Amino acid sequence: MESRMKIAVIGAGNIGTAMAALLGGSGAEVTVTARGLRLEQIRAQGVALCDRGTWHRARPQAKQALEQVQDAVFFCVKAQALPQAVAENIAGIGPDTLVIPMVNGLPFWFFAGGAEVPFVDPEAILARHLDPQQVLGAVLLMTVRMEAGEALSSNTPTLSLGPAMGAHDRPAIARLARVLEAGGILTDVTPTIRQKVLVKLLANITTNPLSALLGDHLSTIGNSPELAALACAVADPFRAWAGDLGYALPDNRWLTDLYIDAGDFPTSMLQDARAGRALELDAIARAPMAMAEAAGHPNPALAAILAALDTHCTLPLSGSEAQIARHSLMNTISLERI
Ligand SMILES: NC(=O)C1=CN([C@@H]2O[C@H](COP(=O)(O)OP(=O)(O)OC[C@H]3O[C@@H](n4cnc5c(N)ncnc54)[C@H](OP(=O)(O)O)[C@@H]3O)[C@@H](O)[C@H]2O)C=CC1
Ligand SMILES: CC(C)(CO)C(=O)C(=O)O
Repeated sequence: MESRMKIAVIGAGNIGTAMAALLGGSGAEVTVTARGLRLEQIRAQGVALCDRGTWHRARPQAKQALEQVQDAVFFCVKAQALPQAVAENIAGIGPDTLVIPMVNGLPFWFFAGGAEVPFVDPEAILARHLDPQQVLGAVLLMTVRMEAGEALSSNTPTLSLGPAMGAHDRPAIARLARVLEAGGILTDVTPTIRQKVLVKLLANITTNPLSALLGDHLSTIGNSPELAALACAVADPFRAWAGDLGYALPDNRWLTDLYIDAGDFPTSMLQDARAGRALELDAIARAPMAMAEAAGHPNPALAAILAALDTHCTLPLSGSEAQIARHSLMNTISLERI
């Protein structure tokens, strides 16, 4: 009989809590790592996810850091926390462990064996510790937020997985996909994970920084002609760069429909801005912007949004400050089009 798969989830925020709660029903042996009060809370109460009225509850092992080698480790932290999280949990990563960074943004492994992605692995911790053959890229379509230590989601979790390097149809990857499916996570293993990463990044780069600055939710951005124009002005050079790399990304009509379909949802970056937490700007904005600019596709609209984010201590802006920032951004894109 096959032994139970050992799966770890690093970080018990929105995504980590949702993953751990779902994996509780998968038959795997699940370990979650967390810190401080959150660790105590999980030890006392377990983890819980409410998906449109249906509760998933689990009592995984809870630790501050992994002590035993795992079959698969999901890193559910913000991109800027990934190198440290990998270093702290290196005891859980053996040569055959599948490592799945569940982070938004341009991932460190994107050009595995080729160009280096700037900003995302500044001390080369990921490059030193992880073999690209064991890294699975991941794109998770799920909107999750936390309330009183419990995760709340409003759509069926859908996960695409694909190796950073090497064959996608390996037995260990297929086995992991089966376990995820058993937990209720719709999972596809794809040879085109880079295309999917860039499509997700198109949504994030165009909305996350803008929402963190102005406080707008996704459907508001889609329904406002001005905000949608700003988002599309960010999309255009990013899409042109992706095109140069050989990836065709969906058009602006598709993109604005996506914002509207996502509904009244605050992006994860807006949630961070409201909570006064660090923003995931390096992976989501600065890295792709720098690489696109170096390839001849500067992004003045995104540069203006980032400059505005840098100049304000309290985010998101509100009232007259938000109005002024919005007008100034609109001027940037109309000047650009003259
Ligand atoms: N929320 C969403 O709907 C979506 C989010 N994403 C992406 O998923 C990723 C995770 O996002 P999300 O779950 O929202 O982020 P959160 O900020 O909610 O959760 C991250 C968690 O990781 C913990 N953490 C950080 N470093 C460590 C560490 N070394 N050891 C243990 N725990 C650690 C943090 O703990 P502490 O509080 O102690 O710092 C925090 O609880 C991001 O890249 C995000 O962009 C993707 C799709 C949708
Ligand atoms: C939901 C979505 C796609 C918004 O851009 C997201 O990934 C986020 O909030 O970070």
